[in-house]
Amino acid sequence: MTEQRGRTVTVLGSTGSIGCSTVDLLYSAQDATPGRFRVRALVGGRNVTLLAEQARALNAECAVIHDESLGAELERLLQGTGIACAAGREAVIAAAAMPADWTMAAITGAAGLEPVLASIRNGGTLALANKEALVCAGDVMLRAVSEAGATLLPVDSEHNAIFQSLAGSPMRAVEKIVLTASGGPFRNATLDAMRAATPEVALRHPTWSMGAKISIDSATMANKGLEVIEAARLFGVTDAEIDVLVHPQSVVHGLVQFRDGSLIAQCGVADMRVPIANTLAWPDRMETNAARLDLAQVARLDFEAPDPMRFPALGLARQALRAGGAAPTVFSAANEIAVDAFLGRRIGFLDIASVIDATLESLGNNPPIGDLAAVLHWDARARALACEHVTRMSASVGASVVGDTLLDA
Ligand SMILES: NC(=O)C1=CN([C@@H]2O[C@H](COP(=O)(O)OP(=O)(O)OC[C@H]3O[C@@H](n4cnc5c(N)ncnc54)[C@H](OP(=O)(O)O)[C@@H]3O)[C@@H](O)[C@H]2O)C=CC1
Ligand SMILES: CC(=O)[C@@H](O)[C@H](O)COP(=O)(O)O
Ligand SMILES: [Mn+2]
Repeated sequence: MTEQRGRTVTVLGSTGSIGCSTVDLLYSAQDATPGRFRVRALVGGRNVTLLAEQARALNAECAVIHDESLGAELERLLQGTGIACAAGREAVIAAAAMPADWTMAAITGAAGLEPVLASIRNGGTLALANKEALVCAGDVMLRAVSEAGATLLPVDSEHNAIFQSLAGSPMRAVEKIVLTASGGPFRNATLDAMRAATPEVALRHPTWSMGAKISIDSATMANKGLEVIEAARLFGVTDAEIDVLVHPQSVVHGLVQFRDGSLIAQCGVADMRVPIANTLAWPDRMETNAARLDLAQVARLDFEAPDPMRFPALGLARQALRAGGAAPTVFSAANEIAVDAFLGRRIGFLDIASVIDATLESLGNNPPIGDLAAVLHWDARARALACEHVTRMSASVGASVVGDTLLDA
């Protein structure tokens, strides 16, 4: 415990769902063990009021807002506090580059990649929620971790569960790992209901409260696809060694099947403060206010195989993982464009997977990805291609498919 006193921490994406859970843990630690953590930088996207409030409450050294037009407002809100303020993309990367013992990476999408790489170069601990960064940059990011001697800890609930279940066992003892999936809001929906689904319905996750992008990813199961690729990269396993099991109660978060026949699982309530706390205190443990799991109340746990017909995004991610090269980068970038188009009612729900599929198809020869420049190039190329597919699909389906009627799936 003593070596963790005064650990410096930075939160990238502090105003989001994961960011707020992280800040909540820091508030609790501030009350229980003052001085255990010192906040170096807090980074937000647009929510300048919340960012300023967090920075004041945690007495952060600096607060950075991505949206440059909000820089003056941030200065005004933090006037007289002594907290340094900055705004814009370069300032976000500079904040991530400030040395910190522990950094939470919780910016959504590939936008988080360069801040993540800047943080890794400091050689501290990176708690990774931003799975898209690892999916799109793969080996480039892992090489940066090893060159900097940084520590990469998984925050994503399934991967953190597997990390906890491994408990330091060697990977040669592992037969396979199992990611659980809630099945999302359309677990029992018909294809017709899914075709007509509005953003409002798709955003209604049955068990977790999360940001918009990951909530739609859960509904299409592209989230589980991203997580299969994330798991392959984090644990050095192949597609064939990763199972996905639909588990609607979201009580068992991940499992490891060992070669001796033992199946070890990590369980808990659906509260991201638990895996975040695991990475914040690691290798120690810390208190959280999360509810305790009452198994008698849960009473039963169900498991079933995912349906590849209604959730093709999972299969597309597996194909991209097997293909390697730029395919995972393209999968993730196309998905970001498609989710954005669905939330903007330009395409229907089922078109999300179609946009990913068409973008992967139009990639042609699958080029290798050797450095950050190649990642950024193929990310941009995939976005441009995906936008063309969105335009084509929105012209052919018309607005009626994504109308305003709320359907109960
Ligand atoms: N939510 C969850 O339970 C889980 C999330 N994850 C992953 O964690 C990541 C974050 O998810 P979640 O917290 O739900 O998402 P949110 O949308 O709730 O939060 C995203 C955060 O990133 C900030 N942000 C957005 N764009 C930028 C940018 N360009 N530069 C700097 N900051 C930016 C937002 O700022 P602002 O709001 O101020 O605009 C916000 O603080 C995702 O990669 C997701 O897949 C993984 C497992 C579980
Ligand atoms: C909390 C978390 O880790 C999310 O990734 C969650 O797993 C999403 O739910 P799904 O299982 O429905 O994708
Ligand atoms: Mn997850």
